Amino acid sequence: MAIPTIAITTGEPAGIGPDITLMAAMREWNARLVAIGDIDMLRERAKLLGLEVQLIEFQPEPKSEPLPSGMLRVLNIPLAQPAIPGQLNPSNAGYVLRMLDEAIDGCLKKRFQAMVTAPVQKSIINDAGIPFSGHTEYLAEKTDTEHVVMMLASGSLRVSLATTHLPLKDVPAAITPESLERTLRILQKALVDSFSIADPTIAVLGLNPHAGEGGHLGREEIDIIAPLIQQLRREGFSLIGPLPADTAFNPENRQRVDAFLAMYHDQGLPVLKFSSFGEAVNITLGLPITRVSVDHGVALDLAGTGNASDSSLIEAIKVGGAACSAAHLER
Ligand SMILES: NC(=O)C1=CN([C@@H]2O[C@H](COP(=O)(O)OP(=O)(O)OC[C@H]3O[C@@H](n4cnc5c(N)ncnc54)[C@H](O)[C@@H]3O)[C@@H](O)[C@H]2O)C=CC1
Ligand SMILES: NCC(=O)COP(=O)(O)O
Repeated sequence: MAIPTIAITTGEPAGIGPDITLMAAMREWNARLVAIGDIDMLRERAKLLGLEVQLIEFQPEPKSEPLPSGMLRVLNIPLAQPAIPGQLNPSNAGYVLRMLDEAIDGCLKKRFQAMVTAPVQKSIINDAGIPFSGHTEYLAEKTDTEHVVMMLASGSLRVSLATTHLPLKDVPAAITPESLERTLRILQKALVDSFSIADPTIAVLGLNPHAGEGGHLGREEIDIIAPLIQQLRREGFSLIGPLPADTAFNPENRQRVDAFLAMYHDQGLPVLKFSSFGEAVNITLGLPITRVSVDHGVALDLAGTGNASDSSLIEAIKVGGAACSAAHLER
């Protein structure tokens, strides 16, 4: 397998994305890491953190070797305004999206074999007048992908979402048979192809308390979720559910289930973050490119302090690299 080139978008410049990217550069990698961001801002941040990282402007050089620890290639994108750690500035929203566009373009053109994303502050991009729900939705749109699935994974616990960044009041209407079916097909394929699980068991959670309590606490389980489970079981999918969400993650299920499908963001992710915050990664399934991300947000309170952990980013880079090897094996 050729050594992969992995782009790392450094995310919200007032957050910890630049910090953890620089910290990751202090390690040896069997990959060419290319940080995307403002090289002067990264130099300043490295100085603030006391990290001796030599930053080198990225030139596309397919045969180059990975750099030793303490050196990092940077695809330079200038900030609109200087970044102050901990202080959001809507003027830099366009900068944040340009980094993503560069990484997506590089992946589509195969200059990069994977993109790893440091966190962005979704609200400040919207405050700048640019509608933005999250990387997941942005990547789907920019790669013309109709349907993608967010999965957070840590060790053997994998939690996927049927809906992503939606106000809670909009969730029930978004759970349609069509959308749920697409989600389950993408999830099943990813577990087989990318996680090498021959016959994965997927636990599908209900939407309502007690999975609807036989229709007395909501009908989505009876009208939508259960019939789809039956239909896909007939095709050979190993599905269990709809499970009441409060007990779905009990030890017995965690043993036998390869992935849980939660109906909405805060039904599934608190469980995963409670069990393994800092060790998990966020993978976008169904894209034509490989995208892996950290399991945390911008942590404005920690930017520039040296107290942020780079553990999830390290894991994301490893998973991104491994995905490149798996894709290579499939060819
Ligand atoms: N992939 C992404 O771009 C993500 C972006 N976000 C965005 O981040 C912003 C802030 O979200 P919050 O809910 O406050 O979550 P957060 O993850 O930024 O912070 C929650 C708590 O965890 C701590 N924390 C986070 N990352 C850490 C790290 N690497 N090391 C040590 N401690 C860490 C923070 O200091 C804070 O106390 C929001 O705008 C949200 O949209 C949130 C999750 C993912
Ligand atoms: N809580 C996970 C999250 O919000 C990440 O979203 P995305 O920016 O990766 O789409």
